[in-house]
Amino acid sequence: MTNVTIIFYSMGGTNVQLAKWAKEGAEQAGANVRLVKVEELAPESVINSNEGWKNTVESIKDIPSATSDDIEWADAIIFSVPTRFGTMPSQMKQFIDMQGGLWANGKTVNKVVSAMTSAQNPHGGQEATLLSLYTAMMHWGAIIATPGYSDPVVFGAGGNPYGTSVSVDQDGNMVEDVEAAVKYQAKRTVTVADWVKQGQA
Ligand SMILES: Cc1cc2nc3c(=O)[nH]c(=O)nc-3n(C[C@H](O)[C@H](O)[C@H](O)COP(=O)(O)O)c2cc1C
Repeated sequence: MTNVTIIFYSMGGTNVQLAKWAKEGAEQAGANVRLVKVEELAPESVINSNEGWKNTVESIKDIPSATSDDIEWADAIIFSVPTRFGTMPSQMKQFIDMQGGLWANGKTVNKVVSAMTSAQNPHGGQEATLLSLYTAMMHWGAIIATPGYSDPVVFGAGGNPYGTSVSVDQDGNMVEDVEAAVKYQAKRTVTVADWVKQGQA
């Protein structure tokens, strides 16, 4: 079976939901899935100053924190992060930066990777955020599997070929209906990872 790690960061819950949909999609495609979060770096006082952020932390307390083993174990990795000024959040960057040991031992090479994101605005930096993740992945020697326009479901979710993205309203609710696109992206990632595994075998 193909091993998939779904790794997310979220303060408001949007990327928790995207990650959970991706888990469903990957499992439907027959993968073994680990759903993990990256560690919070913001001070507790900041998190506690916002009810929504506090609720998110509480709601994901039982989801394990990502470790290097989750990367080494995976044939495919799906990332989900909010846009932070047009780039990935420092929490995810910190996790990626902690994988230097794996990278130095060639353990990040040939991982099939794909990414999703959310932002407040429909043009708030989604593509740039995904590119920031994919730039790091090129250094890992990973194989980037984007949805492109490989299925009509992508158009229905706003048409982002870099990876599924969604905007959120003032209350933090998703504006576009992206569930089917997320599940499609996860299935496609598993399919590409299957091909790579079979090719290597
Ligand atoms: C520090 C910070 C920077 C942000 N930068 C942007 C931005 O550049 N563009 C944008 O549209 N939204 C921006 N947002 C809004 C978040 O991207 C949005 O709330 C997020 O996608 C929600 O994801 P989450 O619920 O998983 O935390 C920013 C939010 C924060 C806290």
